[in-house]
Amino acid sequence: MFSPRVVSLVPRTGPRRFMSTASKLTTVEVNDKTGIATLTMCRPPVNGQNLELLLDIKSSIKEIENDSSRGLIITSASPKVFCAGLDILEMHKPDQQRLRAVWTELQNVWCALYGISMPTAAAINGHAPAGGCLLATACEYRVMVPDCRIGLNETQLGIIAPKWLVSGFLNILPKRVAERALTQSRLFTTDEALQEGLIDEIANSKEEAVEKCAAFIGTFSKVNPVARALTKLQFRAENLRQFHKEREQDVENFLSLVNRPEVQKGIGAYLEGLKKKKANKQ
Ligand SMILES: CCCCCCCC/C=C\C/C=C/C(=O)SCCNC(=O)CCNC(=O)[C@H](O)C(C)(C)COP(=O)(O)OP(=O)(O)OC[C@H]1O[C@@H](n2cnc3c(N)ncnc32)[C@H](O)[C@@H]1OP(=O)(O)O
Repeated sequence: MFSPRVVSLVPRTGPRRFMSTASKLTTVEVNDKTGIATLTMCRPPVNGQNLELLLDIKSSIKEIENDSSRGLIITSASPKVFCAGLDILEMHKPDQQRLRAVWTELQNVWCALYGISMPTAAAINGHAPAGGCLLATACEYRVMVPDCRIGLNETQLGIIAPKWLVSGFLNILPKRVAERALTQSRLFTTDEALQEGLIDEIANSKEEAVEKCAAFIGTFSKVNPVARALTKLQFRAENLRQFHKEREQDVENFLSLVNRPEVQKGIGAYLEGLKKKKANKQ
């Protein structure tokens, strides 16, 4: 189902680049000067998180971890969308085995990104609803381009974001703001996100966003890396412990929720809405 990864290292002068996977749904580029790895999601048009993309993101995170990079920046190759969240087609009239694998891999990606010890930052170069927001909030720092939206809009689809999925969001926002945003399926504009603290900075382009993320990671250059890592993990350990305790039950909850006839109806209607939007654009 998933082909073995081909890692090709390009010369160590200038930025080093290695294509992470044979399927090329993500690329990883390590800047030789700074030692910072940039993981780019490349599944057009909107980086919908299907099974293959999730597997690829997970492998790339592991690769970066094993390469002992100085930090990780996650971004997207799409010009307007950082990540549109779970590929809704995976949830509509789903193949049960695949649906189980999709949710398990979303858990794995979150766990790998949230629990990685190196500094992490998201260069949010476009919209980041749901699973896109999950990736961004798993990181320690967020820089976003103007006129985009970010948030957890699951209730709009009739699904409930479980605790682990909300924990990154709750690390950043006051509980009251998070509760209201989730119950209202609120997608924050870039300006609102900055005002509420959901993002840390605004950048005028993807390049500037990546630079600002790199500058954030650079702030740790004089900090003892082991002390930094242990401190970060100390802050995140309780959420991770709770997640591991509940992860199997969480898969069952997800499957039973998505398979409910009324949820399937809601997801079908949502998909229709997305298609209509496209037709109206044309
Ligand atoms: C008690 C515990 C129980 C556990 C239960 C857990 C439940 C699960 C909870 C949470 C998990 C996470 C869930 C999700 O991530 S659900 C996905 C949510 N995502 C969205 O709602 C985003 C929808 N998309 C958009 O809003 C827009 O597309 C956009 C803002 C991202 C980009 O807009 P624009 O640039 O204008 O592009 P288009 O809308 O024209 O889209 C282009 C193209 O892409 C298709 N598409 C968009 N998003 C998705 C998607 N998420 N999945 C699949 N396909 C998507 C869209 O339909 C267009 O397709 P085309 O018509 O064929 O070109």
